[in-house]
Amino acid sequence: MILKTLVRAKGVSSAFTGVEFLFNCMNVSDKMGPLETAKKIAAYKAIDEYVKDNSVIGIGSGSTIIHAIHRLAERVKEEKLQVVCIPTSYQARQLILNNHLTLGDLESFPKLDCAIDGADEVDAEMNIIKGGGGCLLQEKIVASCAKEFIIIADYTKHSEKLGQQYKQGIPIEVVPMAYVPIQHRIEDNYGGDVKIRMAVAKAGPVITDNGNFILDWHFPQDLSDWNKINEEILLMPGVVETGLFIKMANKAYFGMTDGSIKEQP
Ligand SMILES: O=C[C@H](O)[C@H](O)[C@H](O)COP(=O)(O)O
Repeated sequence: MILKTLVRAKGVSSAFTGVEFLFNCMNVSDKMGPLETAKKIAAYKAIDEYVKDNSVIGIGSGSTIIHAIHRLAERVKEEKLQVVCIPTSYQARQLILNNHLTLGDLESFPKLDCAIDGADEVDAEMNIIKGGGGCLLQEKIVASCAKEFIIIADYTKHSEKLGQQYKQGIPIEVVPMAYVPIQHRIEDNYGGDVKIRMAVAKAGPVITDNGNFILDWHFPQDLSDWNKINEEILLMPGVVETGLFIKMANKAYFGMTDGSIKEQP
């Protein structure tokens, strides 16, 4: 349907031309576009640097982690590595299973060697926003169990100050019955605008992997004491977890447009 509309809009006559047009619009051709390439090189670097034989690895969620899983599967097969993967979402679980990797859980493997995950934004002080895809709670639990927490991201995720790059707000996972009081409390205490995240292919709000709602807090740009703000929000009854990952990551790899990888710190 979208394709037909596009074809009509462009006044072209074949669906094939429409496909080409659609791919050009999305900057995705038969080759990988610069954004996807940037994700891939960051993901490959993290897997190559941090995954060792006989290790337990946390597998994050999102689009960048897909590249990491592909590289991990490649290495496990070629080097015959023994690696147990702990998922941070249903998506991660499916990726692990679909790529024939060994699935574990925190009951059997409470101590991880490393967790690798994407990010929505990373500032100069390693304050991180996560949860753009709604997966923050299990991601934070898994990261907290890992000796090292490694972020993989493309060049659009790097900023000096939170909010410079990522415009969707800070995701906050909440118990459904409490979402309106929490919305008011955050707006009253800090300002900004707190919106409940609505589903796209379902009527009503997004329901997380844990059966909760997600609030997206569009915060005022003058806020900066993220450690304190995070702790205060976590104390609000009904808040399950925030998408603020404050100084949890040991390393962030950003794939850049020129094919290089920026490391932080
Ligand atoms: O909820 C989603 C996760 O926190 C992702 O890791 C984050 O949104 C980054 O995802 P992506 O790799 O697609 O940019």
